Amino acid sequence: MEETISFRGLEKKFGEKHAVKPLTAEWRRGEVTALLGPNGAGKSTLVSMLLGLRRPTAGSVSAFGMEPGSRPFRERVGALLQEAKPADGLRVRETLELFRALYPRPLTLARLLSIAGLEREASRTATSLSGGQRRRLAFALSMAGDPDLLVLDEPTVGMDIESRDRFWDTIRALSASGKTVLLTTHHLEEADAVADRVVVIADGQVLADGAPATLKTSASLRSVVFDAPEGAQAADWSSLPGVERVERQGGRVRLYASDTDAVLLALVRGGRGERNIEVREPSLEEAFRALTAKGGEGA
Ligand SMILES: Nc1ncnc2c1ncn2[C@@H]1O[C@H](COP(=O)(O)OP(=O)(O)OP(=O)(O)O)[C@@H](O)[C@H]1O
Repeated sequence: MEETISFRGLEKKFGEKHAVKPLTAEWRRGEVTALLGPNGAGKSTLVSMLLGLRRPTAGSVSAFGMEPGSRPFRERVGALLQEAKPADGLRVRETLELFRALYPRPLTLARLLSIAGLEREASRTATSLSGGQRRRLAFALSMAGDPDLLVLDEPTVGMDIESRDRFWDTIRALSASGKTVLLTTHHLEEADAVADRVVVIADGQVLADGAPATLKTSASLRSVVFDAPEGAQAADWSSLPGVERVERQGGRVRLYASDTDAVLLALVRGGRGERNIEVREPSLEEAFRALTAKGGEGA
């Protein structure tokens, strides 16, 4: 498969501050990657180096074998940055046409209006749009040249649920047609549902890089949840095989364990009368919390 992005020892310092610590990684065609991390982790700095907007302190970036910033690079890469603002005075249609004119094989105006979900707003001035509508317009602008690689910094900020659903549907369709997408987001559930690959970064350092399912099970524990029988105490479960943590909320108890099958068996054999037993996979949010808490300890 064709390699799209390649980072080699990529690093960025602002004075003494290491915004991105040396990073080597590659991305293949069609991958959707969510870059996750707390505020100030280094996500935007990484994205801006990928786009050629910031120069690395050391190391290199290439996309499709080209250095960022050149014209052929820009023809294949679409970008949406956090601070994207519409041009004053232009209508939605004119703004899209202006961007279309920059590319040799742009998407049609109708397609871009549909991506933005702004068909009915085509004649409005872009500055009169709501915050979420502006974000949708900015996303459509990043798609104007029908890019092979899309780099999106917090694309869903300000979007309502319906707009976010539409956005993620578009991302799924793009990936299915072989486009590569790298995006940052704070919506972990959505990232989990759509991304093939999740990269967790904190304090400029990559803490985890892999498929969401792998990351979840390696960073956090499965749990067994049930309704506690009358009069039972946390100590009744903390000594069960493999139980690492017991949490109780009202009548509901949650046991975290590496081997949830063994816990289930022990519950059934124990005969204490636990009801409505469920086994839960860790969520991406739990994995993210576990990873970034560990990263914080190490820092
Ligand atoms: N121009 C700059 N000068 C000095 N420090 C900077 C500059 N830009 C970013 N930084 C610092 O580099 C670190 C990484 O910032 P960055 O904006 O990349 O984080 P982020 O992960 O995108 O955060 P957020 O989720 O808040 O957008 C932060 O400590 C930030 O203060």
